[in-house]
Amino acid sequence: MTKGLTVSHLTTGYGHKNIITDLNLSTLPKNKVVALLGPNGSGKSTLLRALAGLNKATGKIVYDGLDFMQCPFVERARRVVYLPQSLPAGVHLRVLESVIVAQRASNFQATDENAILDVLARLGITHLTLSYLDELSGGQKQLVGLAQSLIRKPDILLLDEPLSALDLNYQFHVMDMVKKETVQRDMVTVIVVHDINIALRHADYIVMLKHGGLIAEGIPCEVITPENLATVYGVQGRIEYCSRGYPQVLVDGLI
Ligand SMILES: Nc1ncnc2c1ncn2[C@@H]1O[C@H](COP(=O)(O)OP(=O)(O)OP(=O)(O)O)[C@@H](O)[C@H]1O
Repeated sequence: MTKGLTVSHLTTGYGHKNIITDLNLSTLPKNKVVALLGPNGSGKSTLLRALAGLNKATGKIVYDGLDFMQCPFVERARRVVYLPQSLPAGVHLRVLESVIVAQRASNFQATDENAILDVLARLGITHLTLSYLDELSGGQKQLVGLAQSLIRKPDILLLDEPLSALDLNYQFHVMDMVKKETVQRDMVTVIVVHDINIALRHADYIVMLKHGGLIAEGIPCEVITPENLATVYGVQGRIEYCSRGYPQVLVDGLI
């Protein structure tokens, strides 16, 4: 039995329009953070939504021998959490209430306030516990969305641009936390990011898409190459190592 999430011959889209056709990925491993990269409109959100069962799809999505295409939606929803790019607007709930709702919705768990306060503390947002969702900044909402996702204790965590509104400190903090949670909970985590250097620094594995097709997958230094940057983003980039030994992408310009 494969240890992780396997995607084969996946076709998905909207209405009659296919965005992704016959996509095959190697097994996305447990305990690892997978960064999903690609230009705007390349199908990253569409892929995450298909993995979560929110878009119609054909093909096979198998997790530890369980075929998601065949299993009841409730079972799949219990195992897979998808955090969209933004939370629904106009929800007048306190942060604590919204995380309680997420916790109770998952597996019909009883409210465990200590676990909720713990996740808020680990995300550094204890001070927002009693704030209203619709009065938060964009970055604060993203952190609450993460709290709602983590409290559900999924097997597969799908995060769609969770860093886009976060400051530098929180970007690092969240990536460190997501990595720790991924290992501790033995999860498969797939995270969409646009910042190549974040992916290079924090991801264990990278999947790179363009026009709904797979360009490359593998460990970061094998996927983030000048050739792939040129193919996927149309930029002239190079990988340099900083004085502390971390690889970084420098972009010299457009091709
Ligand atoms: N609800 C929808 N109905 C029809 N087409 C859609 C819908 N959502 C997305 N698309 C189309 O699917 C394609 C892929 O969009 P998707 O949102 O998956 O891209 P993405 O890689 O996540 O982009 P971004 O980085 O800009 O968020 C785009 O051409 C987009 O126009």
